[in-house]
This record gives sequence, C-alpha cells and structure tokens, in this order.
Amino acid sequence: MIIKIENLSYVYNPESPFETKALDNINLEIENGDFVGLIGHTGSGKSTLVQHLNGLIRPTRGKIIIDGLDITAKETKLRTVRQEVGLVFQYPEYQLFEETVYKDIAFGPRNLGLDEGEIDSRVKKAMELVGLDFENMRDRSPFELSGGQKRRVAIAGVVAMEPKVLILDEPTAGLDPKGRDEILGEIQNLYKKEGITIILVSHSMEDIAKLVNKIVVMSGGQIAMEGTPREVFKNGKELEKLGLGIPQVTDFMRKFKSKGNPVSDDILTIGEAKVELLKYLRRKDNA
Ligand SMILES: Nc1ncnc2c1ncn2[C@@H]1O[C@H](COP(=O)(O)OP(=O)(O)OP(=O)(O)O)[C@@H](O)[C@H]1O
Repeated sequence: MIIKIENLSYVYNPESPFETKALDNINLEIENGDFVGLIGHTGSGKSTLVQHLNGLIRPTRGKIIIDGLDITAKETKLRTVRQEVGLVFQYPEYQLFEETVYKDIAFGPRNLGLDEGEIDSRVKKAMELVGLDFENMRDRSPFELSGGQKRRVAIAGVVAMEPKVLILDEPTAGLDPKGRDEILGEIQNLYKKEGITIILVSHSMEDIAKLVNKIVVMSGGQIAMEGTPREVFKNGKELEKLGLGIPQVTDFMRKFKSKGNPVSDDILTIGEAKVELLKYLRRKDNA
C-alpha cells in the first residue's frame, strides 16, 4: 500500500463566521501502482484532499502515511513530502515563470540539489514522457506555446521530480477536444511506462472510465463510494443523487437493453460498446 489516510478531517477558517468543514473523517487506502479517479461535484472536497497529500495543507485531525512515511507528523519536512508526491494543480500553466522550457522543468530538480548531468537527464526524460520534443522545445519561452504545450511543460516539471505518486487536478480543464485527448494520452503513456501511482481528479466520467482502475467518489467532505469503475458505475441512481453521472456510452447501452435488446449493459467505453454492438448485429443477421 502506498497511501493510507486515517480519520482525516479539515476545517477552513475554524472558529470564525466562515468556518467550513471541507473533509469529514476520510479513511482511504491506495495501492502502489493504482490509477485512481477522484470524482465528486463542486465543493465536495477533492482539491482539499489532494492538497493534503503533498503537504500543502496540514489536517485538522487525522493522519496520512505515504510509502511508510507519516507526512502529517510535525517533524516530517515538506521537501521530503514533495519528492514523494507531485501535485499538478488546475491550470498549472499559470505557474510557469522561467524564460525557457528547459529552465522551467529543471527548476524542481535543481532545488533538490542534483548535479547538472542528473538534472539534464531528468528534463530530457520528463519532456519525452509528456510528448515534448527536447531539441525543438528546450530553448523556447513557455509563454509562446499553445495551451496544451504549456500544460505539458508544467506536468513535465512535476514528473522531473520523479515522485512515487502523481496527482493531477483536472488536467484537461479548458483545453479543446484534441488538446484533451493528447494530454490524457500522455498521462496514460506515463502511467504505463513509469508504473507510478496516479490520482486523477476529473469531472469527465468518460475520461475516468477510460483510464482508471479505481474510483473514489466524494460528497460533502466524505467518501460516498469506492471501487472499480464497473462497480461504481453500476450505481447510476446513487451517482445521480450526488450530482454525478455515468459515461454516456454506459447510459446508452443500458437504455438500449431496457428497450428489449439482448446486449450487455456492463459497458464503460466506446471500444467496448463497439464490440458488443457488432456481436449483437451478427447474432441478429444469423437469426
Ligand atoms: N481556501 C478556502 N477557504 C475557505 N473555504 C474553502 C477554501 N477552499 C475550499 N473551501 C471550501 O471547502 C469545501 C471543499 O472545497 P474543495 O475546493 O476541496 O472542493 P472540490 O471538490 O475540489 O471542488 P471543485 O470541483 O469545484 O474544484 C467547499 O465547501 C469550499 O467552499
């Protein structure tokens, strides 16, 4: 197990008129190599939770153990936590600030005190992992890049820290469909190649169904459901009550089945639907 969260609660602005209980007794275990989708409607506590995981916020109550290290203990240094857990914020491109792509990605590794050779190889590897051409892009200014490219630079900066856990908070927000697909493809690629643990916060059930092997559903600062995508998306009605949906293709297959067509409704992606519908058509032709 790489992450263990025990009885985690967090209150913003305690004992003031603005007091908000954002996390309410969270207990969660994540296995090494899991790809976790964290979903929940606006204000359910997802961002607050992920900020705890890399030490940006200290809990009001409870404990977080990452790879055997209690990151909530007073004596644990933030620097150590950041090496273990990389967090890519929403709209991370706003945090780019160096004059070249290379310098921006090298910033974190340089702060770790690594030597130039190691920094260079980490920048190269991180750029390759997120699909940025090293020779063509290294000396460009991050500010003259497209939205999708800027975001990749920002993700590469976190990847270059070689964290054991990578958290991405809405990495496709604000991108066009092509940019979204590219970034998601790179994330999937990174997961396959590096075998790290990934936590993806997303409002897109399609993206979640396509990528993750475990879903955690948050509501009102608590964990409302957890399980494999198949387990979680079986509970369409409960998800709806929490202001969430199921992938469109899952919804379509369920409706198609309910009209009396003999197909499986346990379908999560377009690819699965295609296979199932072709089988159905063949059966129909042979009948
Ligand atoms: N800096 C803050 N100060 C006070 N309250 C906050 C702060 N940040 C979040 N909250 C409150 O804490 C609760 C959880 O918010 P959080 O941002 O973690 O939710 P979220 O699920 O990430 O939402 P979204 O999907 O909109 O990003 C909400 O009630 C929110 O209003």
